[in-house]
Amino acid sequence: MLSSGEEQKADIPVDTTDAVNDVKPIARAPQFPPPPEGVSKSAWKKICRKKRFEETKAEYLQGRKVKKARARQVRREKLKEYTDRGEEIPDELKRPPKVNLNQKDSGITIILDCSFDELMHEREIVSLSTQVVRAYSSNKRENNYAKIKVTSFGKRLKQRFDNDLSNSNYTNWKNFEFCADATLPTENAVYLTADTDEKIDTLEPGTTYIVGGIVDKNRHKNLCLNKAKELNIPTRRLPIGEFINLFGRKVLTTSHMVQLMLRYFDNKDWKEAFESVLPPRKLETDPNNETPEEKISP
Ligand SMILES: C[S@@+](CC[C@H](N)C(=O)[O-])C[C@H]1O[C@@H](n2cnc3c(N)ncnc32)[C@H](O)[C@@H]1O
Repeated sequence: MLSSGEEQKADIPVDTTDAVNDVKPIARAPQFPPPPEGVSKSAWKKICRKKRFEETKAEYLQGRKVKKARARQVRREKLKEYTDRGEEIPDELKRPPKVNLNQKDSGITIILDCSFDELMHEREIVSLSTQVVRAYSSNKRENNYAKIKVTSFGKRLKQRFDNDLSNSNYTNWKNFEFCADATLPTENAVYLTADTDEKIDTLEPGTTYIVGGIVDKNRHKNLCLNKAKELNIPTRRLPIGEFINLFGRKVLTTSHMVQLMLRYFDNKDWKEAFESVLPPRKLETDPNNETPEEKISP
């Protein structure tokens, strides 16, 4: 099982805006010096980034710790205000139980394709590991669970789990399998990607949904689309624009993808799933209460 620290990390985030406003942002890093002779630009960038990460790691971790402590404090204070007034705690402040004993099997399998290790910066590997922990946490908490498999599990992601997250006991997680094998199924499988025009309408039990296990700030557009095409795996995007308006790009994180798919099985309702899983700052509220499709139709 996860340690209480890791469980905390996997918790559904509360609105911490007020709490973090006064945390000093880390200054923008200066440009890298020119590469020494014989070292390619990209290899040099990698070396510099790694060095910079090591140099700022302690500061970054400390900043994160402070932010989290403040967020916890703000939440405690908000809860206290409600209890002091004798009012019921609103849903958005409640944390769902860590384990849902009434779960049903959704019947789907989710693969997190983690074969993109070398395309990520050190911090992105850390972020991906946190997302894997979140995916596990969602899979324990949601009303419906899936069989989740992390493929191509190796290199820095595995090191991160073996070294920094060793107390998560990840090898024993229920309904969660880690394997070094890179093979992806081609039968009854769909590779989900924001880069295709074809949308997915329903999630079907018996199908394997593949999600890219990568944090790339969209540096590698079409990465998963091209991989799926090469492997002859059909691709689909989530029907985001059909149900909600999103601020910014329609590319979601790996952990949100998992949570959305599980939440979809509550009522097989995408709109409800999007609205309940995606952070409010991503959702554009529509004053006319029309769906985006109604808005653009003549
Ligand atoms: C942070 S994104 C990675 C983006 C990456 N550049 C790519 O080529 O997919 C993580 C993964 O979530 C899934 N994903 C994100 N947004 C999606 C969307 N709107 N529809 C379907 N899948 C999506 C994809 O599987 C994607 O690989």
